Amino acid sequence: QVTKPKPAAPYPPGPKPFPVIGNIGDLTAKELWLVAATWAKEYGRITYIHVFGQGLVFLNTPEAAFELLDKRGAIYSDKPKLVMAGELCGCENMVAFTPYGDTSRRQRKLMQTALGPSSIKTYHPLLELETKPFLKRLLADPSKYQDHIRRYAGGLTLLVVYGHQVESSDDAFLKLAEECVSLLSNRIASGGGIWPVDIFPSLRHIPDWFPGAGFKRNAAIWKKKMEEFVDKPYEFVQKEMRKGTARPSFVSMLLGNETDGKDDKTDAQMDFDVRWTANSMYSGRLDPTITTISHFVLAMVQHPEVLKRAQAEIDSVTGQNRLPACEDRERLPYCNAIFTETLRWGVPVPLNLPHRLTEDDVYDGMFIPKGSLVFGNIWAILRDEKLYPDPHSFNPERYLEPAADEMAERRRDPRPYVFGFGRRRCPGANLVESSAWLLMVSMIATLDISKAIDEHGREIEPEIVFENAVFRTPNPFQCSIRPRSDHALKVLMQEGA
Ligand code: HEM
Repeated sequence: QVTKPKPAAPYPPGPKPFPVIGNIGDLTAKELWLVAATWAKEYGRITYIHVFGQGLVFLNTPEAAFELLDKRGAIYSDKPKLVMAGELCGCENMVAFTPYGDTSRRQRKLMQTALGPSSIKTYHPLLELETKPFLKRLLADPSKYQDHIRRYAGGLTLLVVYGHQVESSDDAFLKLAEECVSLLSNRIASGGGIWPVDIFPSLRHIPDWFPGAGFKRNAAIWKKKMEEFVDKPYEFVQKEMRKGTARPSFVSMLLGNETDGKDDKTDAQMDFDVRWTANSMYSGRLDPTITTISHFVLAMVQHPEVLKRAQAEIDSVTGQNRLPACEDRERLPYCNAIFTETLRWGVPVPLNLPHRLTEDDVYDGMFIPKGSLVFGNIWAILRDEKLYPDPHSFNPERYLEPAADEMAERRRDPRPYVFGFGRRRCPGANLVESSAWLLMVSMIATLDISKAIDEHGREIEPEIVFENAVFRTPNPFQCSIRPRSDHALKVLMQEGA
């Protein structure tokens, strides 16, 4: 969309664009957050660039992000209309793609029901139950640690959302879901999800057989898969409910509660909302969870002293006779600091997900045109040395030292930034607090995580490569994951499941 500059107020600063094509040369598919951080240093709280007239805005400080994405949320909460991902690949009703309006509000309300603090407490026993099989699978084949995290998060989500118990890695729903999440993040949304057809929507009309129309042929195949991903597990719950054998789950609870005595229109709307919201909980969960736990593993590999201190803290609470549980949290301040620092240091979604501005706006004397895509620069905020001295170091101690005052204490907590902003803020934040935390402390309690050793007995430095454009997921790196001791292994094996 081409927007005309308003002469009254200047655009926010940014690298100089070329005529027509704008800043296309400044964009990179890999680690764009590093480039955006250099802009933040050069231009301050806000950066503006454009590509073929499409404005892209980066908000580089907490103040700018809160002021626009939160306080002015009424006009900063829409989503870009992505022709490829949305219309052609059939993802347009996933929560992260839904335009701001009645549907997105209804979807988020449903998520709030499933993922609000009081619901999360009811999942605690389930989380504790699923942790043990995860640790056993991890120890059986540690080199595939990312696959095990994927399987853990996927299996748990199928259970909580659809009441489907995954018995093995060959489970049909699990495989379908993994295939689709991988399609979504590695193909459909690779390169930030922007395809030529998103910039030139008329390309959607070129015939499928036309040279260069490969994207349309792919989209048709991917759309079919995505539809199966949305429909099959949902229809499974409906069938189980008709038979009276459905396990309690997000879907069965909502369908059971809400459809009684309503008219057909309400039922159809509920059916649509629950179907897509359930699917979004799966799609939204996987990548950031894998990313967060991978950064935790990396931090432990690089900081053996942190792991040792955390193990001692857990031992003092559990007496080494059991695995840690959710209710131990208050007695584990050092482990809590590791968790907080992992969220900050890992920055799983470094440039947030884009919000679309629906009205022209002026911020601090700068003009931001309607239709701009607005990115919260989470990376720049969490690497700001004024907020976090020595920001590139993994240092849990930073949260244990008293802050100058209450305001400073609040400002150094990464949570208000790491999960995004305003009316599109991550609905899974409460779940992460329980499930990722429990996974980390259980790993600390039972495992030694360190550098891998080569055939000459030398330590191998992990090689860290980022390829995903949206999530800061390190590619699997070499490391050693072993039982911490025979005793720890015995406790794990004794604990049933
Ligand atoms: C450490 C783990 C996680 C991190 C760091 C994270 C981060 C984020 C961020 C930055 C956004 C964009 C927010 C915005 O646009 O302002 C987001 C959106 C979203 N997240 Fe998460 N997330 C995590 C885990 C989860 C989990 C466990 C779920 C589901 C159970 C989930 C579901 C979603 C959904 C559905 C959206 C789209 C919300 C919308 O557009 O309205 N996320 N997340």
